[in-house]
Parts: sequence; structure tokens; C-alpha cells
Amino acid sequence: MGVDYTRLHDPNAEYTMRELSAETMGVTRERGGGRDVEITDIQTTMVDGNFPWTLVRIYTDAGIVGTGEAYWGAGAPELIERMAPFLRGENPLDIDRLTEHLVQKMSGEGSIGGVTVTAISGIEVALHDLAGKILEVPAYQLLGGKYRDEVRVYCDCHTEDEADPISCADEAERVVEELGYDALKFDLDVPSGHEKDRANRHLRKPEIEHKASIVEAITERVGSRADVAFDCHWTFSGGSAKRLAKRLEEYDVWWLEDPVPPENHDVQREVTQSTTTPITVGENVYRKHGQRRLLEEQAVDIIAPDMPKVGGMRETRKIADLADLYYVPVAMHNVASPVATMASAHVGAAISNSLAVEYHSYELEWWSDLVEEDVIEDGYIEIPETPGLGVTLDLDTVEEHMVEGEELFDEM
Ligand SMILES: O=C(O)[C@H](O)[C@@H](O)[C@H](O)[C@H](O)CO
Repeated sequence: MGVDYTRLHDPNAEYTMRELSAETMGVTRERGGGRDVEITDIQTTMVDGNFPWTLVRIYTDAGIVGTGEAYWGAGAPELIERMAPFLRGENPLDIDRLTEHLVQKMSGEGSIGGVTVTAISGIEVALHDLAGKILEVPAYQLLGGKYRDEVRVYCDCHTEDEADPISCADEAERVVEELGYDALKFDLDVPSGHEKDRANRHLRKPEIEHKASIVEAITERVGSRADVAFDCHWTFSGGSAKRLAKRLEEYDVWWLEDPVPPENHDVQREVTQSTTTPITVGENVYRKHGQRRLLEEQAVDIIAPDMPKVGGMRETRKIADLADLYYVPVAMHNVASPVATMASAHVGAAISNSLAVEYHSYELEWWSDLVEEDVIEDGYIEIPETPGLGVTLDLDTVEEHMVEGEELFDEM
């Protein structure tokens, strides 16, 4: 028998003055029309995909179940279990209040960032699925309606030899020709063989030239058929990032992502403003508060929130609205299963400034088997018109690929 996380003591959560439960707020009026629904239970199952995805299910007394997903990694299942008592008995239609309720309740445990926000995000996505099913509308409708029927997807690509420009260009061509994508991303923080020290963030001239040769090989090969972005995973110093971005200005780079570490927005702003190469940042900052300075100080050209990590679907919508004040497009970072990928696509449909949603699992042949519906086709996600997210978990596939020691959700 493991720890019962619902019983962890937290004086902050118990005595907090700002209390947003239905009971304290006096949200008790009958709504009618099948909308008087109560949450009865929340469960998670972790699936061993190319990342360990946390799938979330919220059960109700109406027999309707909502499915969501939190960004991958350890800790989210425990935190979701921890938060379940704050949700039981609540009406799942109050998505905004319930999310704010959890943020407030978990503030002592750290709800401004990290896995607490990720866990809340997974619940928030499941609430959208649930609310859509209760109201019999697709989730995008809850976010304000549609700008587009289909959302563009970009494919994160890998090769056997990521440091070899020809191998990268061959793979880019294969993904465009055989898999039908017209938008790609490759890693640029690959060792070139010219490094003297892998820790100090400094790029030597031959390293920059090696990166330029990868960018040149790929963009020359597929540039007329696809947009290509390049990811640096928070690796370089401000000075090195500036030199790299300047060197890449002559190529048709869709964007250069995370060239510097995510914490210091002053450095980020300087890098972005020093170059015409578009700079994208965002997957490592949490909630709208985390993204605010990046936008207000024009430290990004494109913002890349990860929906099931940053706070969920409404939070991503709010970030997109903030971005739009600065005319900044949104390219949603995404390494999720089909559940959160589809949820991100609903957000992409509902915001004006959607550029694309990432797909990070093209090497995992059972990714699409996890749900009954088709999700990505020819590099696009068509937004379903069925209630909620419009994806149905294939529980046999979930069971087959569960992380060892995990239990499958209850059917109903
Ligand atoms: O932009 C991306 O696709 C990401 O940076 C991934 O490459 C990371 O590996 C992942 O997000 C780590 O969790």
C-alpha cells in the first residue's frame, strides 16, 4: 500500500483565505438542462510512449467521463490524486473557477511553475472534454469558436546521424515526400566534433559553421516545399546565440528555438532583438505570468507554450491573446499523445494567431492507435465536430503500453 496523497497535510490549502470552492463562493443555484453534474472521481494512467504520458480521467455522477493529459514526467499522477478532494462534488462546467481553485489550493506546494502546473493542466484538459460532452459541443466552441477547420502540424525530425548535414537533408526529404508534412523541425544543438568544452555555452567558429551547414543542407533540399525550424534546447550563451542567429540570416529559417537558457529574459530579449532570424521561446515557462515578460518586452518573435504543461487550454488561449497584443504568432510546443495533441489543435482552431502545433512521435508506430479516431492526416489536424475533444481512448492500446506497475482507468 503506497502513500495516500489525498491525505497529505497542507495548512495553506486548509486555511487559505482565498477559497474558490462552490460552497465558499455560494455557487449553488440549479442550472437545469442537464448541467447539474458533479465530479465523483479522478484517475490517471501513465503510458510509456516516446515520453511517459500521464492520461487523466474525470468521472461524474451523470455517467459522463472526460479525458485529458498532463505533460509527461514523474509526479503529475501523485499531484492529481492530491488535488482530487478539491474537485469532488464540484460542477465540471466551471472550468475557469476550478482551475483557479486548484492554483490557489496548491500555491504552497508551488503552483506558479513546474509539475504542479502540469498536473493542473491535465485536469483542465479533461474538464474541457467533459464540459464539451455535457453541453454537446466540440471543445473549441468553449474557447470562443473557430478561426479554421484544420490546424497545421509540424513534424519534429531525427536522423541516425544528427551531426551529418546530408543525413538530415535526406530525412527532411523523406518526411516531406513520404509522410506529407510541409513543416519540420530539426535539432541544432548536436555535437559537431569541434567542441573543446560541452559545459561553457560558448560556440566556436567551426561549431557555428557546422550548424550553418546543417541548416543550409536541409533548407536547400526542402525549402521550397516545407518550412523548417531549428531547436537549440537552451544551450548557448547570449553572445554565441547572437553569432549563430546572425550567421543563419542568409537561410530560410522558419524559426530558431531556445538558443539561450529560459530563465533570464533580459538575455533572451537581447538575442531576439539582435537578429532578423525569427526566435521562438516558451515551452519552459509556465502560465501566462511566465510568458508575460517575453511578450511585453518583445523578447520573442513567436511564442511556443506547451498546452498541457503551461496551464491548459484556456491558459494557452489567454497567452495567445496576450501574444496578439504584440502581433506575435503562437507555435504550440507539443510532445504529447493524441489526447493533448488534439486538445492543442482545438486551441489552435480557436485563436487567430495559431502558426502550427508540433508532432513529436513520428518514430512511434502505435501513437495513432492510442485513440480510435484519425488525428494527423497529411500534416494537418482536422478539428472534430463531435462533443469534447473528439478523441476516444483505445483502452486495449493504453493497457498494452502502460508504464510497468500502472493500473488502467475504470471503464466508467
Ligand atoms: O521543442 C521540442 O520539441 C522540445 O524541446 C523537445 O525536443 C524536448 O526534448 C522535450 O520538450 C523535452 O521535454
